Amino acid sequence: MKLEYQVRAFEQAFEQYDGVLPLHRFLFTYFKQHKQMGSSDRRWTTRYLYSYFRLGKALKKEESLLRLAVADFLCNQTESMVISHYLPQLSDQLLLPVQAKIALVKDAYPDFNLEDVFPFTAALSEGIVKGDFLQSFFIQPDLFLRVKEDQQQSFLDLLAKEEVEVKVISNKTLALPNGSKLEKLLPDNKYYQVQDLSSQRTGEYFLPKPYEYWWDCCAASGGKSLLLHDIEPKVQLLVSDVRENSLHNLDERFQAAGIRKYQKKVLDLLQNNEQDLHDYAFDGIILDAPCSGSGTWGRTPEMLYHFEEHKIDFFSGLQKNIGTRVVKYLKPGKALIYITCSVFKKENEEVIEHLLATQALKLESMQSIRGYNDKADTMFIARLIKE
Ligand SMILES: C[S@@+](CC[C@H](N)C(=O)[O-])C[C@H]1O[C@@H](n2cnc3c(N)ncnc32)[C@H](O)[C@@H]1O
Repeated sequence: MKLEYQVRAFEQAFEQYDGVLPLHRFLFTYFKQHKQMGSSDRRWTTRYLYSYFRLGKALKKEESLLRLAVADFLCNQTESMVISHYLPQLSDQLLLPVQAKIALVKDAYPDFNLEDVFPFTAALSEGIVKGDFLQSFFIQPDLFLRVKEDQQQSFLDLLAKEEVEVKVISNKTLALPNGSKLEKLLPDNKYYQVQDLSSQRTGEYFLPKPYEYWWDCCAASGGKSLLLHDIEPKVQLLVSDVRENSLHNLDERFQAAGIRKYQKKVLDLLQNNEQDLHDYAFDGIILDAPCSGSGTWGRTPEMLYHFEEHKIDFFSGLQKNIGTRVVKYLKPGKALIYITCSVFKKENEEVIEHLLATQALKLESMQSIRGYNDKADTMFIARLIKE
């Protein structure tokens, strides 16, 4: 395939993408509508788009195809026509570590500034190391599985047979290359869940006891509930979300995991839910809040390009509002677990400050769960106790 053809295919897809849908969903529909594109065309268009977005707003003054070449060089260890054409002097340096590649790009283009990749560093939460975090955008995150301990060996055997490069993170966690086709590799999903490493680590803060009654109030398709249940199978559970559809997915995942006893409600936590909840009192509430998702943009780099800063305030307001409304359903002495997959202080520490100032809560602990050095997401968690 000629360079001009690859470039045109990239440009056409780029022009049509407005950042509203996640890029992978847009591409799924786009390729369906452009049936003339063969598998190689689709692969290159996908690679170029993801590389391009990983550059965020860096080198904004340069021609877009040069920017694409720089991005593709930083993100990949294999050759491409764009790199060979626009950056022939760097095309034998593809195997260098990202840090060294960044230094080469800076030498060639002194205007290159890593902070332009993610132009919101002033808004970061405590403890996030700027340089490491920014650099991580050029490395594709892994696909993490949480597996039943006694099944791990059989999974490893299956993956070895298919020659999948798998890393054992712990006796419960495996890391696979992103894009691994799990439906084909591990079709029986009863004994594992796809769950990011940092998301798995949030479970260390839950500390449930047998027969306690917990509420996962933004449950979506149940990632945190499944984790909670894995930690303490005797926990009683209410799951809720404003989106009924995602609770259907939850039902399917619970069924696959063999969980049958749980309560479920569709609730909008921005409304008064007294009618549904008036006699409820929980031993634990997990509030995995709607957020900017900025700790997961290594997986959705299109956000580096399309995110609008004013949305941080929108999410912060939503989180404070929801947090304030759920506390009344917590028993005294029990824990509210506040989680986001955001790296922004306004969605993290600032929400906790607000809750401490307005509710009868005390802070037990809070921290960012930094995943950027482990090819994982970065999350935030706080454990608050009702007084
Ligand atoms: C970060 S996701 C939850 C992810 C889930 N806990 C997991 O582990 O997979 C946040 C969820 O909050 C829900 N949400 C957003 N606004 C809400 C509202 N006003 N009331 C209730 N849930 C809401 C969204 O539908 C979304 O499913």
